Amino acid sequence: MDHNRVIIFDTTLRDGEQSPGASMNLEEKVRIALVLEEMGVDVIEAGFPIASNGDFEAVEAVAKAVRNSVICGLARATRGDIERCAAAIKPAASGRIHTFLSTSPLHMKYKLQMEPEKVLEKVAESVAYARSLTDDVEWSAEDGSRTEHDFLCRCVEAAIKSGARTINIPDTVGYAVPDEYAALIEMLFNRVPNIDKAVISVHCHNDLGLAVANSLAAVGKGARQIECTINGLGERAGNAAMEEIVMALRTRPDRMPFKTGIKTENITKASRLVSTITGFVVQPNKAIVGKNAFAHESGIHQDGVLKHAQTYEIMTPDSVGLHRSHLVMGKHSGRAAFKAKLKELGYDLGDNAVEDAFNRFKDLADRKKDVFDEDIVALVDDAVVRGNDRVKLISLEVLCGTKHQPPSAVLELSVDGVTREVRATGDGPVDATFNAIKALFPHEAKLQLYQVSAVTQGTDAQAEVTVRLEEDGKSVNGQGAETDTLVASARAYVNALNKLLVKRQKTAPDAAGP
Ligand SMILES: CC(=O)SCCNC(=O)CCNC(=O)[C@H](O)C(C)(C)COP(=O)(O)OP(=O)(O)OC[C@H]1O[C@@H](n2cnc3c(N)ncnc32)[C@H](O)[C@@H]1OP(=O)(O)O
Ligand SMILES: CC(C)C(=O)C(=O)O
Ligand SMILES: [Mg+2]
Repeated sequence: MDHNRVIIFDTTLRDGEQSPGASMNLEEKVRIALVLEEMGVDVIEAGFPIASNGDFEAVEAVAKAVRNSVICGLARATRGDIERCAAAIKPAASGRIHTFLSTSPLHMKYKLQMEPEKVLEKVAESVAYARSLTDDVEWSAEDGSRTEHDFLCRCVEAAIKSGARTINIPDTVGYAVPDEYAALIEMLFNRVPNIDKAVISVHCHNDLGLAVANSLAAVGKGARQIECTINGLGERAGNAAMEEIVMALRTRPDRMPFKTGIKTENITKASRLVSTITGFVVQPNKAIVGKNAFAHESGIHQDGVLKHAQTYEIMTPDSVGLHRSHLVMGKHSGRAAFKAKLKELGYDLGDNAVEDAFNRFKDLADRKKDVFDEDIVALVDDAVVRGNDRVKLISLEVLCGTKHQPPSAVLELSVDGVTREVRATGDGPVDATFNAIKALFPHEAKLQLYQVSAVTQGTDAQAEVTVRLEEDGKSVNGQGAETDTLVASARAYVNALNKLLVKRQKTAPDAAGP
């Protein structure tokens, strides 16, 4: 491989999913994995197979669906974890076992309660066992950035000797700063005798906002794999954001002459999909994928951009797949323009789905003056997340305001094809709506999050609602988008309920009823 090629290892489906509340179901993981494959991600870490049957099945399903990226699963340094991981990645065209063990004094003493020599022994043993099950093995020194150098060198040497092809040095708690982290990588290249037999990887967390800077600094010293996530999703403050790493490398080859295989034009689509599925809204000023990343509001900037875009734009919106479209959509648009628009936005839908989306688009255009690209994305994503739902929203009427106290909702739901109606009251219109859903479909799940954001500007903008429900320690996110915030709220709640039913079906097949 080209010496300057950097391997992109995406862990949105594993470390990204460790963000509290970002759990994804099997279908959602497969959808994201296919988009990652399409964008040219080299390695997709699809999950932690020992964690649950659901995680095992999701890794296995991703391994079956994806052909052009390596599919990786995580495993602790135990035979059980490694065997489960090997079984989950078995259907992959190329599979990888990623096994890890903490090496810092703090983690070894308090978390693992193991002496360093025992840890070293386990590193060699676990990597060798993983290698007996597959050729492609990655070993991570958890909390590597806080590990004593001599000990880290011994562990890395032992892991390579036992057959690891990739050695990852995580900054697990986001403690490192760029020059220190770069020096750590350089130190390993200088001191570990067999280092040339492995690819050195970095995995940085963003607790101090330095994950991307640390990753790039390490690449400057010889690391050739970066572990990252879409939108920087991940444990606590998240992981290094893939879109920032890839665009930094693409935009500044003069300072960082390294290449990735990422088709950057797919970045916006991947970011929106991950945001829709997890319910984690991207902050407007987020680099590369925030709503404002390419927006110019102030007069002097607008003047400059109109005269010559590069005055204030260091990347083109097109380069990240953000198109300034020539197709303006409205109530007079027909199917041909709509299909062309869907294609432009990166959707490849079957005829029935296109017809369904077109009808919803026409409905929306009747209610909303300007239909923006973001509206169409929200509308299509909204239809896709509904899939084969058992519970469907048929109608909703809400009475609220100063003259209608307490607010009340009349709601019609279809459950397994049977439609029923109920009236319920609540502290507010949303509460009344959710109470009506609970009356028709009784359940114990607790509402953990209710979040509304506007898809575009204006009072006629579509509301995008996320509802998170929790039951028996498991949480699911539901989404809904509509110009009517209450209808969007009901759709989001019903969507979350449907996901909960799928989850229940998997854990206790006989108990999936209301
Ligand atoms: C830095 C990271 O991101 S690491 C990945 C973190 N991700 C996750 O933890 C998500 C999935 N995790 C899970 O579902 C569960 O924690 C499981 C299934 C892995 C384990 O569950 P449990 O058996 O109940 O163990 P629990 O979570 O309470 O504790 C973890 C155990 O693993 C041990 N452990 C932690 N890391 C490792 C490792 N790399 N190798 C071997 N053992 C390890 C801990 O010392 C602890 O052991 P102990 O129970 O003997 O004290
Ligand atoms: C499991 C490892 C790679 C990890 O996620 C970390 O150390 O942050
Ligand atoms: Mg991590």
